[in-house]
Amino acid sequence: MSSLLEVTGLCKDYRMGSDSVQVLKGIDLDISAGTTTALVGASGAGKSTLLHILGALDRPSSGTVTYKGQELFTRSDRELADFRSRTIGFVFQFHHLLPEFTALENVMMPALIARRENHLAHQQARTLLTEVGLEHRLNHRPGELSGGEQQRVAIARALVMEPELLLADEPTGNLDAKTSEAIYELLVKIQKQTGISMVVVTHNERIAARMERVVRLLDGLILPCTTEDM
Ligand SMILES: Nc1ncnc2c1ncn2[C@@H]1O[C@H](COP(=O)(O)OP(=O)(O)OP(=O)(O)O)[C@@H](O)[C@H]1O
Repeated sequence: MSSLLEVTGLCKDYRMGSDSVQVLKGIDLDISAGTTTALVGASGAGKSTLLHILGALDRPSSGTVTYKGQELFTRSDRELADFRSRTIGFVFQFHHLLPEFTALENVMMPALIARRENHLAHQQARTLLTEVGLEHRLNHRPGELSGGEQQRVAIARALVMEPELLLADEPTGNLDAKTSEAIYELLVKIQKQTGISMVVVTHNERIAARMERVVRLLDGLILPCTTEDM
């Protein structure tokens, strides 16, 4: 399998006044194209920090990240923003949907911002919302949708630019167990259909076990044993 992301010696420090806190302490990680990975670990282990760096939302303090062999963080902020919008879809615990727009409009938004033609964006958003089981909720605003439905809209929105990589940070963190299962079923189905690569941060071991690989973080380091080794 070809390598998608290669992380080498990754460290991240945060400055807190005169102190510096090292959150990632030398991460080496290889993520192959077309695979699903769960990132697990105790609260504060550094999962979100690592996911944000993998998604080029934040820069490391040292170390390198390459995407398809090309170094990411030698690029300017503008180049990174362009890379993100072309390559990566994000799903967060809180969906960040725009409350005044309908489900359809929310999903169309990234495509319209990228200047895709209106009718194409419309068609694509409709198809994706149907795919996530919301064809009967196209014109509902987020406030008129359940938590699980809102997260489905967020997933459809993350996919509208046809990303190669989907990064999800506790995507079901505020949903009940049954709804969480359904959302993960949906993510696994989408992955199988599209071959998209997926990295998901979760606290839920049952859900993590549904991913092909489980990477465990402990206090800023990756534990040597992952499911790949078993
Ligand atoms: N901007 C920041 N400034 C200072 N410290 C930060 C910042 N962001 C995160 N941290 C610290 O870095 C550590 C790791 O945070 P991170 O959010 O990556 O952990 P996590 O494993 O995702 O935790 P959780 O499961 O609780 O979300 C925490 O101790 C946190 O307080």
